[in-house]
Amino acid sequence: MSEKQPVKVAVTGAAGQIAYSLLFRIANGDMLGNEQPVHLNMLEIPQALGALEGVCMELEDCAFPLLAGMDTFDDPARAFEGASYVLLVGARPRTKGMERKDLLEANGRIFTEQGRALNDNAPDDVRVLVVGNPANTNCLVAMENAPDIPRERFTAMTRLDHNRALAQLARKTGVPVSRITRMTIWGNHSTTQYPDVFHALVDGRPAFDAIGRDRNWLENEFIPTVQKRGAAVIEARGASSAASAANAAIDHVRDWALGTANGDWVSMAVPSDGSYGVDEGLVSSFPCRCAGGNWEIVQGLEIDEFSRSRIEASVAELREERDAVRSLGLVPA
Ligand SMILES: NC(=O)C1=CN([C@@H]2O[C@H](COP(=O)(O)OP(=O)(O)OC[C@H]3O[C@@H](n4cnc5c(N)ncnc54)[C@H](O)[C@@H]3O)[C@@H](O)[C@H]2O)C=CC1
Ligand SMILES: O=C([O-])CC(=O)C(=O)O
Repeated sequence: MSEKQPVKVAVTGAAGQIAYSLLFRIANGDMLGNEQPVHLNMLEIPQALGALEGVCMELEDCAFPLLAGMDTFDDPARAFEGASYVLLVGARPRTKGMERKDLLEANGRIFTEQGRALNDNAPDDVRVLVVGNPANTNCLVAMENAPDIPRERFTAMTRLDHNRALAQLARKTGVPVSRITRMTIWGNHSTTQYPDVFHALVDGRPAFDAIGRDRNWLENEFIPTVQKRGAAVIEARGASSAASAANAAIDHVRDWALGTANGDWVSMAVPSDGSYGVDEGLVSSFPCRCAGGNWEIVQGLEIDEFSRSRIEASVAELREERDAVRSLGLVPA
């Protein structure tokens, strides 16, 4: 066992399918490093606490050296006490034929309550990742209901889209994902998202050259494949992505906590400061670099007409979602 003090990590939706992969990865040290003990605070609705007991038994049976302790809760206020990292996963997933924003009302209410609970109970060093859909706007709801927590502590997950884009580009170019850098997802975690290869590098050279400047592939295969990958998995599996979503959550928090390497960047949905013309306060995906536990939007990228219109379309959807949660009374007007 390491000498370090355990860090508390709260995970909501702890008996759900994403958590069934996520909790084990966290306990294994994949998220905060293999010298950092963790204590898991797991939140569920009362009806799922029985199933959660089973998950706890399995966590125990793994005998993870870094798992210093675990507790289960059905009260967010108690679950968030002392938690340095809070992963808000618990929410209804969409099923076949739905768009993620169809979940806005049902899931948005969860994030009002959890935002308030974070505001009143989370420690000063809390960092929040929202995974539950629609992730960007749920994050906005939580953030707006937690006025005492600095806004930059709220992020939402577009890392799965980022990883999907890396995988598609690797498949097209025949170059391993490890040699592809500077991928960017802009906007919403939805079908309007814009996976942007124009700044990406494949083996150090521009990705657009590496794909043979094949605009047809880019516009008619790559972009739609990444945008619709979530639906494709639901169609094939009968349930939404779980292990890959958990993996992306691990990647997101690991890079935020421990830093991005070698000048590379990652995609994170973060509250906009107006960069790249994205309305201030919307939680939108940007290229981000992380160091010292903080993220920063990569500045100065050239955005051509094509990219600009794609980003604008996704931001327009985020605006609509923000207006919808405002009119539902989930965030202050
Ligand atoms: N941002 C992203 O890239 C992705 C997001 N997702 C989203 O993540 C969410 C969770 O997905 P799954 O784990 O597959 O769903 P799931 O239905 O298997 O699990 C969700 C769990 O959340 C619990 N839950 C519901 N309300 C809660 C509350 N108020 N507090 C605590 N727990 C609560 C449920 O009891 C359930 O056990 C869904 O909204 C899904 O759409 C899924 C994949 C990727
Ligand atoms: O598509 C869904 O509903 C689940 C999800 O967010 C994803 O897989 O990207």
